[in-house]
Amino acid sequence: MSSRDAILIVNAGSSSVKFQVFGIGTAGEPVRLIKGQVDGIGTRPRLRASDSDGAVLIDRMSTVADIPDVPAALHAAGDWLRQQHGINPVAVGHRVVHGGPEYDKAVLIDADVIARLEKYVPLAPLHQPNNLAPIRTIGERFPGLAQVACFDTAFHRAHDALADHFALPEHLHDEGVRRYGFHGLSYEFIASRLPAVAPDIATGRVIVAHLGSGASMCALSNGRSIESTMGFTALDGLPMGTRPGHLDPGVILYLIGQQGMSVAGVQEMLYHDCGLKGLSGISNDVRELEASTDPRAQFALEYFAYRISLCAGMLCAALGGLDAFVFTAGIGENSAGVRARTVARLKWLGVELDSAANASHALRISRPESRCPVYVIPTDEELMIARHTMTLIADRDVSDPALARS
Ligand SMILES: Nc1ncnc2c1ncn2[C@@H]1O[C@H](COP(=O)(O)OP(=O)(O)O)[C@@H](O)[C@H]1O
Ligand SMILES: CC(=O)OP(=O)(O)O
Ligand SMILES: [Mg+2]
Repeated sequence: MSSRDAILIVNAGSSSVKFQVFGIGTAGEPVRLIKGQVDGIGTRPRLRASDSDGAVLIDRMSTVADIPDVPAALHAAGDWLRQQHGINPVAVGHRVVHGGPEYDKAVLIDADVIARLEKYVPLAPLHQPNNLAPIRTIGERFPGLAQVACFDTAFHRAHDALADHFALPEHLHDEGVRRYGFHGLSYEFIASRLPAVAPDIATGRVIVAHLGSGASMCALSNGRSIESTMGFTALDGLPMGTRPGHLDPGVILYLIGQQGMSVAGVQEMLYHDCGLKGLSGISNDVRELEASTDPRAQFALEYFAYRISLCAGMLCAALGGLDAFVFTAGIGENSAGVRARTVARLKWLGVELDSAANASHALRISRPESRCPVYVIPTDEELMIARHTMTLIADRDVSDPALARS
């Protein structure tokens, strides 16, 4: 493959770096070539990648000394892509979780953008530092290479003032203390899929439940986000693997004021020890909870479904009704059990689950006579990042005659 037209997509998480290489198709659309990840960073680093047919290209364990952190993981993946596949990308697109009030779309990265994104590290401590580290590493190693930041918050930036306010003194809103919403790249991708997979409801009122390591729900009206369960940070809304979701702020005051916990200690607990892990005392992984006969595991799963159903009621109110419900992301796409528990609590919406369709992870898992259809649609945040990156690169090439000639 010519490296002239390859772009690299990086989605750096807390203990893994997911990467994908896309070529450019005949109609200018991204075409996936390689999909890989380095996981177990800090514990048992493992580089894996496959081609577009799923054939394994590499599966290599490393030592923590060789791959101690996220930048080192990216080095390893980049060296492998260059040496084994001759890939020198023309641009790199990154998932960046927090874009604050200023970014309502993807942006070409320069030193000023990095400095601005640094400000949001405290608002996304689990994600933002790992999103920015590869941007800096690549910038230092390949100073001329175009890099694009694609934000989880951008798709929600057009929310009405009613949706993006907390009932706090207004000066805090002016300073950026707002309900942003996250997982926007995933919701934007789902919105882009609806006309193809469910044309009847694509322009309607749709709730999308992105249930992964982080979990949130989004109200889509005519393909646009009007409300999200997440707020200022990715702690709000649904309970998650290790985060609590919706929480009375009085609990934080109690932990600091009465229990003597430090702010850092509370932050550590809220991001790492709560949610399904905290409730069950067993695991944050739905697969382990589903395999367990411990009543605490079953309670955690039922609690998860209960909170999803409560948030569905809230988003229904925001939409003024409901035309469809969509499950997506790791749990939403793979756990028939979580979907069944959730849909059972949405009966009041006129949802009738088709158990066989649900068990086989079919596209439509509600019965034909169900008043409100329910779908399972796989998300693809990386493809969404590739689309934004290609658009920005094409715009840059057009507006820069020197680049257009090169
Ligand atoms: N087959 C499965 N059954 C149930 N849950 C699953 C399955 N596969 C993945 N999951 C859940 O999906 C979660 C990860 O979702 P994912 O969207 O990949 O998260 P992220 O990309 O944010 O790390 C895991 O924590 C696990 O609980
Ligand atoms: C924003 C967020 O929670 O992301 P993730 O689900 O990848 O943790
Ligand atoms: Mg995710």
